[in-house]
Amino acid sequence: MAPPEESAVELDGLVKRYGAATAVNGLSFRAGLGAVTALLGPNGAGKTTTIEICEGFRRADAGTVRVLGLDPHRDARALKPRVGVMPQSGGVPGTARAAEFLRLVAAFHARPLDPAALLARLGLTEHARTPFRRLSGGQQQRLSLAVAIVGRPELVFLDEPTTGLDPQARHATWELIEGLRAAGVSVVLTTHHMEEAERLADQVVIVDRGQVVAQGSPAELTGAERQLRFRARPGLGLDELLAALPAGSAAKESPAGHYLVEGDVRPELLATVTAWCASHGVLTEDLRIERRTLEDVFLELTGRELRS
Ligand SMILES: Nc1ncnc2c1ncn2[C@@H]1O[C@H](COP(=O)(O)OP(=O)(O)OP(=O)(O)O)[C@@H](O)[C@H]1O
Repeated sequence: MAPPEESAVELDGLVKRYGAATAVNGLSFRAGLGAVTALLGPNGAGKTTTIEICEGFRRADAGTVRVLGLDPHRDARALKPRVGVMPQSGGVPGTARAAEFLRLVAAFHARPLDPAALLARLGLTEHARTPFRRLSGGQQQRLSLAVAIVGRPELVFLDEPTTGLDPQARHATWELIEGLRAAGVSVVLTTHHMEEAERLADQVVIVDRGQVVAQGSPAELTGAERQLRFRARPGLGLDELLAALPAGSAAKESPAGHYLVEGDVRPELLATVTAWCASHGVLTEDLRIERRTLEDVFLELTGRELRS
């Protein structure tokens, strides 16, 4: 009897080299069943390579991969009807017409979604007869997403599903992914948008230079702490401000004119900062208290910005 499946995907010590370059360097994580797992990292972090290994498109040089408890290479035939794939490059033949191709893919599955309804949901009805290569980049992406999910897979891999989409299409895609999750589908996606990971993911795996630098739910990663941000004229004497703040607080200016105060953000701390500013004739702009973001977490862990 097959062992029970506990994870949608389980990677352990994954390594992939392209010549002398190591794209994936000992990467391990587990994507839960029925959950949305986001691989978040900057360009070149190794996200696509990792997902392509899970999809069975590439072979790892070392490490183990289990997808729905199976081996993506050895068990490729068994996995095919159970797994949907949205590659970064589209994966649809250039001459294929949108609706025709989607119906064709649907016909290979036992219980497909209604292709016309799916096209409508993704705003592609008026392009139903357009060949793939004539669709805009965003339309191609949406069609690829439709192709990935039309067969009602148990697990879908989405490689940068919203990159290049306008805000409306991005929201439609997010809603669709939320719908998949609500239907119990496991989703593994890659993204370099932290808002996307924060909004969609149950579990975020932050990847940098082929390694996992942190993982957890967005709330676990960003913590409960709040921080205070404001803008003011550059070059404020932060040492002096720090001296007025409770022990354990931190204050920095980055970039010039943008200030961040971290610590136990209570009303007293806010009052101290504003009083200090007032006594120095500093008018703060855009003063706000917010939670740390995944962007902050990434910066803290790697010393670099995610957006770069
Ligand atoms: N086929 C290939 N041959 C050689 N090097 C490759 C190949 N594919 C990827 N790489 C390199 O491996 C590293 C990881 O690339 P990968 O595409 O997996 O990263 P990524 O995190 O998905 O980035 P992006 O967000 O830009 O797609 C990069 O340095 C990339 O240049």
